[in-house]
Amino acid sequence: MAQKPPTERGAGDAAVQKGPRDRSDPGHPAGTADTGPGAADSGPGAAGPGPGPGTSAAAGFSRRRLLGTAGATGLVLGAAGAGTGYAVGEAGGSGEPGAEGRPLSTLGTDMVMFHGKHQPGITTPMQAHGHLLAFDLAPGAGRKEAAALLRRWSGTAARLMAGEPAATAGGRDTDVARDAGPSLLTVTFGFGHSFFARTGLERSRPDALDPLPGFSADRLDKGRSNGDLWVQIGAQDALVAFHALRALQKEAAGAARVRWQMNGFNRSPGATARPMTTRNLMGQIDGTNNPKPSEKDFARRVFVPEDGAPAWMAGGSYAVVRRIRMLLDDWEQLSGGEQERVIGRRKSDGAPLSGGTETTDPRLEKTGPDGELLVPLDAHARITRPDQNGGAAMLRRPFSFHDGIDADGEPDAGLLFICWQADPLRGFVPVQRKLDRGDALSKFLRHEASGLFAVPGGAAKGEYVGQQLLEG
Ligand SMILES: C=CC1=C(C)c2cc3[nH]c(cc4nc(cc5[nH]c(cc1n2)c(C)c5CCC(=O)O)C(CCC(=O)O)=C4C)c(C)c3C=C
Ligand SMILES: [Fe+2]
Repeated sequence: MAQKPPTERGAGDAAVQKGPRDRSDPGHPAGTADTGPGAADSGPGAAGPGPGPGTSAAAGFSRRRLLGTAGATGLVLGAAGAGTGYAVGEAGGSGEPGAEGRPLSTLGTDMVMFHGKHQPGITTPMQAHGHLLAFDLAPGAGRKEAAALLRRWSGTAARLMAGEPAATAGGRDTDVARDAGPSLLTVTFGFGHSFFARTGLERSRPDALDPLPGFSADRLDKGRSNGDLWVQIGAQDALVAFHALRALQKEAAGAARVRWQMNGFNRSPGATARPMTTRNLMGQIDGTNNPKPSEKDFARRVFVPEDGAPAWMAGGSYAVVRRIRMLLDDWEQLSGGEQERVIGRRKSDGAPLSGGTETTDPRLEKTGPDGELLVPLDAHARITRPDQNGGAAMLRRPFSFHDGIDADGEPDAGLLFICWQADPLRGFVPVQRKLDRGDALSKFLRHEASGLFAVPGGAAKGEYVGQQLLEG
């Protein structure tokens, strides 16, 4: 069996563990794994060929090997077993001879379970492709229609994440993801503030969904902000991500309409020679000091506890979504040293300016020969630290975006900043307030859209996301 190369480091992801373990045991059905907030990880490759073209998903993915450690959202699996493999034959452009039957790449076989204690797409390693969509319920649609929609969506998400076709009653799969494996597809569902009035569920609305305060960096477009329902799709393959998007969008027909859509990306797995934290479009290593699932307060920071309120949010999390435009033409005018002082970390390797390596804790009080602080007082990485914000912390799991050139000829590019926390008032809000008061990075950013969504815990097998809210 081919050795699986190590993965990129993702949000909440430490490193890939490559000790394959057989998971074909029917005593461990998908969806019942409650593995705690361990690192969910997968790699750009997998241990064997996935299902070949036309191979039924049921056959192709019936024998699996666990490639990563168990994740909070379920297990990241790589398929191993039958099938002719996909993308077989001559290797195109890689310079490597493609042996008949040997997959060029095996990242397609990586899979996350839909069912579990938490929804997928929170601690799952960051994927290369993402779509964010907000929907508003259609005129006349209420709680009953919303419940039916969430049931349909959950069923489809579970099938697609397992590498199965989207075919629903009377519907036909589009074939867009045909030939591909699940490719670490995740689908995550959330509820916005407005959902509760639309469905007569005001009394179940969490206080944590109260609208975010305004910030001085805000230039918010209301049409691209908030929404009744939120869907996050991530996958290592663009076609797999699009396929899921289309299927879910079509299933919403009659019940909900797209309010806004944003598309993002991250580095492709395997692009770097060794596992690395990803970079953003400013060229910085971004994600270093994310809370790690191995840390004892990780679950407390990211997830609503089992006895938390409201009860339907147990095991859930709150997602703050911000479309943050980067003023790249201005940023790129700065020298390398100036850029580094804005963040307080080196661009080359992400190490703090006080020395060490990427993972060295910054020495905030350390000064240089000129007596100046090495990590400036307004450096982004200093200001955002939990110990500078009364312990406020969040799990950042963003996608970059690039939507072309705007009317001024400037790149419409930046970060789809997504952060996860048990309570936005102890995560995003205090940190953004602090950034507002004097962050060196802020003058290169513009917050153009904003959303806050309650993301319930994962659905048990046979249930759908949000069932406790909608039927409780
Ligand atoms: C309100 C929360 C935050 C916003 C908005 C935000 C925007 C933003 N950040 C970067 C780049 C980096 N951020 C880094 C660290 C960092 N940022 C936040 C919060 C927000 N960032 C936190 C909580 C942290 C971690 C602080 C810590 O615990 O030490 C870094 C340094 C490397 C890292 O730790 O990830 C970079 C780089 C951009 C480009 C951006 C908006 C576009
Ligand atoms: Fe940041």
